[in-house]
Amino acid sequence: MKQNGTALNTTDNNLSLTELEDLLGEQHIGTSYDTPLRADAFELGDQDKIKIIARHFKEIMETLGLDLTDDSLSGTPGRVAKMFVKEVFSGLNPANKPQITLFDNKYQYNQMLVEKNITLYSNCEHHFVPIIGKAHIAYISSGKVIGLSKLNRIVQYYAQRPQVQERLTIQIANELKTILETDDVAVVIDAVHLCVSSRGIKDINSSTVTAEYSGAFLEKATKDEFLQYLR
Ligand SMILES: Nc1nc2c(ncn2[C@@H]2O[C@H](COP(=O)(O)OP(=O)(O)OP(=O)(O)O)[C@@H](O)[C@H]2O)c(=O)[nH]1
Ligand SMILES: [Zn+2]
Repeated sequence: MKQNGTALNTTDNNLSLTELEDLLGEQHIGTSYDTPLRADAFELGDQDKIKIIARHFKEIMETLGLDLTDDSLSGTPGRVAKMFVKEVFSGLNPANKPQITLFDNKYQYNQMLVEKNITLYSNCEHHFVPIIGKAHIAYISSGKVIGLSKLNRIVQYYAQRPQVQERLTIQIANELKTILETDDVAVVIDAVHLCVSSRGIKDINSSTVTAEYSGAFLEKATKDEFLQYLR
């Protein structure tokens, strides 16, 4: 199960508890940048989770006064539960971690590579409403090159959890550092939080920018070059 910088097949949902725990060990569960998970987080399979969430969501809807015998509402609890487990919070399950393709840097490309404007959909862990934005990633190869789409997939995997933007930014950066075996990594996220724009203060103009720089990106010239590409 040792990953050596790569990860599991996204379609592999049948890991044993021990295998999941192995993976979590690699994700440094318990440190501040990790998603707080219960010790029994992986004891239930997806189908059981969907059943339980649907039951509870039905109760929420009924408590709100909705008539679940209505044909437009009756399928909603199951629909929401499936969406939570299989889509918007699927990044809580390490079995869904994207499989990463690495190549040797045979062509000796030694400048930074920037993948910018990566579409980001996440959900705020305080209100469970969407966070919508862009992620920008850069790294300098230490010998390995990553398949471009895998950068987008890593963003998506960590975004598909209940999140705060600060932690999401750090989780993406840490994953890249591990996979690419380098500290020369930068991640910037610019996102709108619907908990700020659609409710509460209802500010539709503000957005939140977070950044994580390490290695060479702590140096002004390298950071400035990266930021220049984002303009
Ligand atoms: N730091 C940080 N805060 C966030 C993020 N997403 C949402 N929040 C904030 O989390 C806070 C939760 O604060 P509370 O005062 O408990 O929640 P609330 O009463 O709904 O607050 P209001 O949104 O001001 O109405 C709010 O200020 C949100 O704007 C995030 O990614 N990072
Ligand atoms: Zn929120």
